[in-house]
Amino acid sequence: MEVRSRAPGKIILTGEHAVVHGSSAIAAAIDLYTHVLFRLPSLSENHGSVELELKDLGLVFSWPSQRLEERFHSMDTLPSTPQSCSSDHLKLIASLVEEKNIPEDKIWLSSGVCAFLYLYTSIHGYKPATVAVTSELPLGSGLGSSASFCVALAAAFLALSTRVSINDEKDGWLTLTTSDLELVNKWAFEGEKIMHGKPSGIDNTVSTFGRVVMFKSGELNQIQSTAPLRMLVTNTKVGRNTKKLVAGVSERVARHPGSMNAIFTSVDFISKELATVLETPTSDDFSVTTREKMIEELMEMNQGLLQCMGVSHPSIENVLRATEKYKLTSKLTGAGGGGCVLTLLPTLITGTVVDEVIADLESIGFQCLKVEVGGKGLEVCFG
Ligand SMILES: Nc1ncnc2c1ncn2[C@@H]1O[C@H](COP(=O)(O)OP(=O)(O)OP(=O)(O)O)[C@@H](O)[C@H]1O
Ligand SMILES: C[C@@](O)(CCO)CC(=O)[O-]
Ligand SMILES: [Mg+2]
Repeated sequence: MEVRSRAPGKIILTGEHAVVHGSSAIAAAIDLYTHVLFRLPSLSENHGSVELELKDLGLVFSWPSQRLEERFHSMDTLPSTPQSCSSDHLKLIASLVEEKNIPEDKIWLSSGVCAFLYLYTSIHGYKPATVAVTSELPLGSGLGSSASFCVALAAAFLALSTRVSINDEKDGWLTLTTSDLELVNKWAFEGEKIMHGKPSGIDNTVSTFGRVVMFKSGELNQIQSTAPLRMLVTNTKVGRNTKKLVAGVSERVARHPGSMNAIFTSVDFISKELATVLETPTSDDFSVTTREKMIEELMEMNQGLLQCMGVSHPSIENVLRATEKYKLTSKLTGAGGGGCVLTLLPTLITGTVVDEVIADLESIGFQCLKVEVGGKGLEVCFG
């Protein structure tokens, strides 16, 4: 039996980091995906191992099912509902990953491989399987690669372990029912916890459900944007680690609780105001240009507060300066510290100017991505 899944990456329009501390955030799916192909071998094909192939990196990890059974035998039976990985369980998983001697220059992969092993063994136990992963997303860059990785894995595993209900179908790709999406999202969140430490859940939620969402303390509200949002994504290509950046903000809260909580309150208002702007229909009294100027102002305010949180970076500032020359507004997206930056492309900007901006940014070593914002979420395809 086999199944394919694909889960989108995301951009955070406002509210990253503050959302970990209870503020609202607005995020949107983008049309860059993590793809998973999951196969349970027939008896004749049985190779007796659990295999993970990271195709983009040319790496294959394999664990004999018998070895997994030996190491996990003390663990309870398969959980019937999503459970957090206990510290003892994570130590067991980490030891199985350490055995693979991931090359030093790819050691950042270990958290993803741990999340894979946790999700697979929690949903399918130790039975032999082949899992192949490819991604259109830059990893570790603020576009939700870890979340889309966990969502696509959880969906594929659940699709072949229980009867999932289908809500819609297009070109062979199936959208799951809301209750099944919620189950996938809960499992993916457990995978994110292994990689992020203290995730808010916004990344896996928007990867699962897609579209544009407002997220606050686990609560999801779809935002019905009244006009398309065009964003240029610039990858500074400065590697960073979301878990460390999230921890760094928490440490700053411990040092400056009053001022940091005031910042989080401001971000909460910014996200709520952005939601209102996005959902307000354009009219004679509220033109597209007025709407876009308000979005830009909220982005600029959020960027300033992210600098106060200590998660900007000189490379991000360089993108801000480069796009300011064209009177465009930018802000970091995701955990910051490098990674990706959003630039709003107003409706009236010409393709020629956009090409000039891209050429300017790429001339200083950045990579630009044109993405569709607010598209579909997780989908699966059988056979
Ligand atoms: N396709 C993939 N294959 C293997 N591991 C992956 C894949 N995508 C993500 N990961 C794991 O997720 C980690 C990157 O997660 P991280 O949260 O730091 O960045 P991000 O999710 O891209 O950015 P952000 O969380 O700010 O949106 C990688 O180091 C790797 O361990
Ligand atoms: C930085 C953060 O707010 C978003 C990362 O994409 C972390 C989280 O919410 O889990
Ligand atoms: Mg992540």
